[in-house]
Amino acid sequence: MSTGTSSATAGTDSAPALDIVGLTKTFVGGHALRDVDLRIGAGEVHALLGENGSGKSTLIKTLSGFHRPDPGASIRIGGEELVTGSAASSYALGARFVHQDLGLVEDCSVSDNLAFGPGFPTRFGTIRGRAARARAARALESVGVEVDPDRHVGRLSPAQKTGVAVARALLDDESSPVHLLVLDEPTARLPEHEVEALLEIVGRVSARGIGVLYVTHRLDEVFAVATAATVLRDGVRMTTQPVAGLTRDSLLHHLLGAALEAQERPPLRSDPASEPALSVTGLGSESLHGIDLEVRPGEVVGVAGITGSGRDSLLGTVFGARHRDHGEVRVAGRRVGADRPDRAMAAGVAYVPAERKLEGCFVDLPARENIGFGSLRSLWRGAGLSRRREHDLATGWFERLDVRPRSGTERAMSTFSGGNQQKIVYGKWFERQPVLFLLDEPTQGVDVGAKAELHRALFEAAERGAAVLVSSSDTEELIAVCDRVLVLRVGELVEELVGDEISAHALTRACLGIEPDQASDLMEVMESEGDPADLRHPHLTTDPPDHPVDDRSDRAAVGSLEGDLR
Ligand SMILES: Nc1ncnc2c1ncn2[C@@H]1O[C@H](COP(=O)(O)OP(=O)(O)OP(=O)(O)O)[C@@H](O)[C@H]1O
Repeated sequence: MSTGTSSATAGTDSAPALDIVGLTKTFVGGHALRDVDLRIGAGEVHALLGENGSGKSTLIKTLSGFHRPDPGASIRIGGEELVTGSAASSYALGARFVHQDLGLVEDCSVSDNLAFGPGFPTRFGTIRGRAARARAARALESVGVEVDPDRHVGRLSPAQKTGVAVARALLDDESSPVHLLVLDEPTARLPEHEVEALLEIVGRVSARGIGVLYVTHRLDEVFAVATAATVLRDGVRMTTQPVAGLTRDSLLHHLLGAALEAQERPPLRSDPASEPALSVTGLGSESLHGIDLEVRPGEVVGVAGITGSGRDSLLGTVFGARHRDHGEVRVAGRRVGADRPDRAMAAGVAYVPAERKLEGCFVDLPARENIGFGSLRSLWRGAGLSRRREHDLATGWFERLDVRPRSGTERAMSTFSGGNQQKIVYGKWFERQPVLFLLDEPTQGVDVGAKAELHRALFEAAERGAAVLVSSSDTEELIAVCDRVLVLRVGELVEELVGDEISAHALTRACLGIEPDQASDLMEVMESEGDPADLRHPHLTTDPPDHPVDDRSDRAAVGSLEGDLR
């Protein structure tokens, strides 16, 4: 189905960077894309949005030659017809991709990373290091990334790493022109204060006449960087519009078929006199130094910190998935030894890691088994597992968390979209009714509607008395869900923000180590740009949209989402 303008780009003489007509892709089990048209002009930044499972990755993978679409589609890149299913054709026509997993070798220098693809310049069989560095420096400069080519990639900030990946993607632009750059959720792993640097890089790329397909779940970025936006829902293109004609509400309506409005965090249920569900004293590791913290039943406590602060290792270390050198961890008063995730689980801890595919699930096994793994004891009947019970359990969580497709409990995890995988991982842990949730980047890659559902499930768990420790690079998320936020810098816990003190200003100031009395400049800049706290946690309403919308999609799915959220 096609609605809205057929192209948001007009008046350009050059061939469009991308011109897709009638793209359909069917997997066993249904359509991932249905008759999608998409046109991106040279130099246009085009945002692609859609709920989890709406078909964004399938579209990208079709462009890269990984998937062969159903017969009848036409895909032109830079005016030339793509040989579908051929990665070589995609590359030759000038399509380049930067995926969420950037594919950089962290232990090697920037310059080496930029040479791995095209090869190192050599003379008489010897690598010319200086020439490699000079080439790397030019490539970095062309996208506005200021890093030393000799620096190890592992020491770069997330935005710098993404910049290096973009520079690598465009490396041979001079010899073989690049027409299209596809960025798949480039800011999903970036802390708030690094997003702007990445958006500047995108601006530079488009200024070179390269069309950019920018996939994101973050609505603010659409307005900051894109000139046009396309929304997919259940594999169908709902609309393509110039961004200038969109509002946040209208975009949400296209995405979900209903408006979103602010939802307050339920009042804190924890009793300050209760025994802590989690008590950590003197925790030390390679990246953490003398961490003391407590989380009480019913509390949602956040952890904030920039790259290198230790934020991304704290929860794994508490759980025992990462090594700790010293310190004590107690769960509901019970000591949990170092490197013993099994003991932590037995004590009632649930851990959702940031690296979902590597650490959070078994990608080749069915969703049913992935959910069942968390509760093997209760599923055991006689001499074996009760498959029927496992099926009922999985079906229950699929309904509760609106995992799509609903009938997919037997499908391998790898066939679910990223957001739906995350929901399945949550289902596994929720079933255990933990006393303590440790959540690393809990809604990374999750769409706005699903995010609201997961947050709501968390609030319910907290109301039932669970303690929650959330580590997130998403400031908006910390503001929306936390009663307190602990701020880490260089491995130490340096500040605590409580209740109304939690704001984007305060979090940025504390994470960067700016003293409150020196923060006026920062405040001025942020006030002029708006505070993400204004975008509090959304939930659905049935308010009519503020504009006419072509909305022939699956209303039943939205209806059930509304039901869940009321
Ligand atoms: N290899 C596969 N086999 C079967 N179904 C698949 C496969 N890959 C994707 N799908 C299905 O196609 C649909 C679209 O998935 P896709 O990954 O493209 O969504 P998405 O919009 O990228 O989601 P997310 O935002 O969560 O990454 C989903 O229903 C998904 O389960």
